[in-house]
Order: sequence, then C-alpha cells, then structure tokens
Amino acid sequence: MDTPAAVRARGISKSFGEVIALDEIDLDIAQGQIHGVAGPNGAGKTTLLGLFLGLAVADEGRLEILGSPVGRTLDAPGGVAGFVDGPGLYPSLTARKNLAALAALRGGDTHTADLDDALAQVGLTDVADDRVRGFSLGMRQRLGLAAALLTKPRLLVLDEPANGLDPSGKKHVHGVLTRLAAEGATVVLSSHRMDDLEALCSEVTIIATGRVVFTGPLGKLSSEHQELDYRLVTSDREAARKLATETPGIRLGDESGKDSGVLVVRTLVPALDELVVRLVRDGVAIRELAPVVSPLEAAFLALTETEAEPESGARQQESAR
Ligand SMILES: Nc1ncnc2c1ncn2[C@@H]1O[C@H](COP(=O)(O)OP(=O)(O)OP(=O)(O)O)[C@@H](O)[C@H]1O
Repeated sequence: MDTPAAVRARGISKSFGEVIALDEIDLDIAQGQIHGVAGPNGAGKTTLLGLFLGLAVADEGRLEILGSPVGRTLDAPGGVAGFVDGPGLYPSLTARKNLAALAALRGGDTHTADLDDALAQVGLTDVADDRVRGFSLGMRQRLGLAAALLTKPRLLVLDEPANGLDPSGKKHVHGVLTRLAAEGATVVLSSHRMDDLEALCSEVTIIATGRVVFTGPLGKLSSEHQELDYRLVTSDREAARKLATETPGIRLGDESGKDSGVLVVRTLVPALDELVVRLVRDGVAIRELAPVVSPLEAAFLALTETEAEPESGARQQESAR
C-alpha cells in the first residue's frame, strides 16, 4: 500500500475579510522530506503553515495531514508539532521549566532525560537554567524547536525557524531537521533565506499572492529556469572574455569587475559547459565559476516578480474575482 502524503491539499482557500491569503492551493508533500515554502512578504506562507498546525481552518478545499482529513474545527492534527509567528514560551520560566510546562500542558509523560536531550539537540544545554526573558530571538526559536521535538512529531511545521540564528544555532537546527527527516519524519518550513532552503530541502513550494507558482524538486526548478549569471575568474581575463564572446549562447554581463579578473557571463548550462571546454583547450585556468545568485533565488525572483503585485503579496477580493 502507498504511504499517505504528509500533506495533501486540494483547492485550499482562505480569506481575511477582503484579503485573499490563499487561493485554491494544491499541494502534496511526501513523508520523510524536508519541504521548503518560499514566497514574498504577505504571499500566504504563515497562513498555509497555520492550517497544517490546526491554528486556523480553510474556507474552502480539502486538507489531509498524515493521511487523515482535517475537520472544520480548530484542533492540532495528531502527530503534528511546530509553530508560526515564533514559539509560545513563558518568559519568567527557565528553558528547562518551559519545556516541562509545555509537556505537562500536553498531558504527556516527559522525563528529565528527555528534556535534557531536547535541549542538547538544539544547543541550549548551557542556558537550560536561565530564564527565557533574557533569551535572544535565535535562542527562543531553538527552544521552540526543542519543545516540538518532545512530542516526537511525524510532521514538524516551522515558520521561519532560521530567524535570528547565529551560525552555531543554524548548525544545530539544520542537524536536528536533517536527522528527523532521516528517521522518517516530515519537516515543512518557510524561509526567506534561499541558501538555507537549498542546503536543507529536497523539494520547495513557491507561493506568490496566495497561489502556488512552483512545487517540486529543487533540481527541476533550476533546470526549468533558464539563463543565470555566472561569475568566472580565470588566469587570463582578456582571453576568457574573447572566448566567451565567441561561444554561441553566451552573453557578457556586468563588466565592473574588470580590474580584478572577474567576468560575468549570462548563459544556459550547455553553453557554459562549452565555454569551459574552450577555456581549458586554450590553456586558460578556471579559478572560480559559480552562479552570481543561486538557481533557487533566480527562479524565485523570476516566478514571484511576474506574479506579485507591487503593493502587497496578497490580493483584494474585488480585484481577484
Ligand atoms: N489574521 C489576519 N487578519 C487579517 N489579515 C491577515 C491575517 N493573517 C494574514 N493576513 C493577511 O493575509 C496575507 C498573507 O499573510 P501571511 O502572513 O500568510 O503571509 P506570509 O507569506 O507569511 O508573509 P511574511 O513573509 O511577511 O511573513 C497578508 O496580506 C496578510 O496581511
């Protein structure tokens, strides 16, 4: 029998008064994936993740979480944990007492060792007995993740979990999410950081003005979305420049890096391959070759700039109907 999707959404719509936050969203998220949700400000990401957590109910459409249909009443679906708009914590309690209190609220049987393990996983052992009032945004995010881990979720939903994280915090959070997915859990997270999504996610969904403009594997996105600017540093900039102008399908980009030996070329991957072959054949060493912006970022801009309206990510009812 097929494993049910972690999330299956069909025709999901949600409005706040005149604002259409989600407009007929169709989405499938397979189990065991880390799935990224990206989109401009106001695109509908938080609203969508809130539906997965049972914090709001869709106006229209069908939503199944971990194989079970989500009803019309507010209720966290079983096996799901996470947060939107930052984790809810008690500022006057310590990190450890926060976890104990949240576990007690859920009525679960949580041992001290579980609390310590969750704190260690997110790198908060050293501040376990400090009050949350003094925690930075990144520390609160990590504590929120620790609280979610205690429930041993099969679906973890995190709205911008990378907010405020320093490199060490990011390393802990990435480690936790990767481990969870390797153990079969599904992680859905939103982020404005394309590099984070590329580092973590196998699949992404891009939302613009409440609609899905792309959903699928990252590889599909980069191959679908054509020409990129590449930064090329060689042992002989002038020779490289000449070869680039002679290679079909290559256009020269911004030449402001002239003195430093940097050349920017705009092209598709096959023409770039041809340029590399020509450079090597002519004895020009390639010291650096990388996209100026990542394929995901380029696709994000291409997909959302055509879809989004200038003033806001969401649309008004009268202009949409
Ligand atoms: N409770 C609410 N009441 C009224 N409007 C809301 C509410 N929640 C969201 N909206 C509106 O719905 C639209 C989508 O908001 P949402 O927060 O889901 O976007 P987002 O993609 O998460 O944005 P951001 O990247 O800025 O966090 C926005 O226009 C927002 O103003």
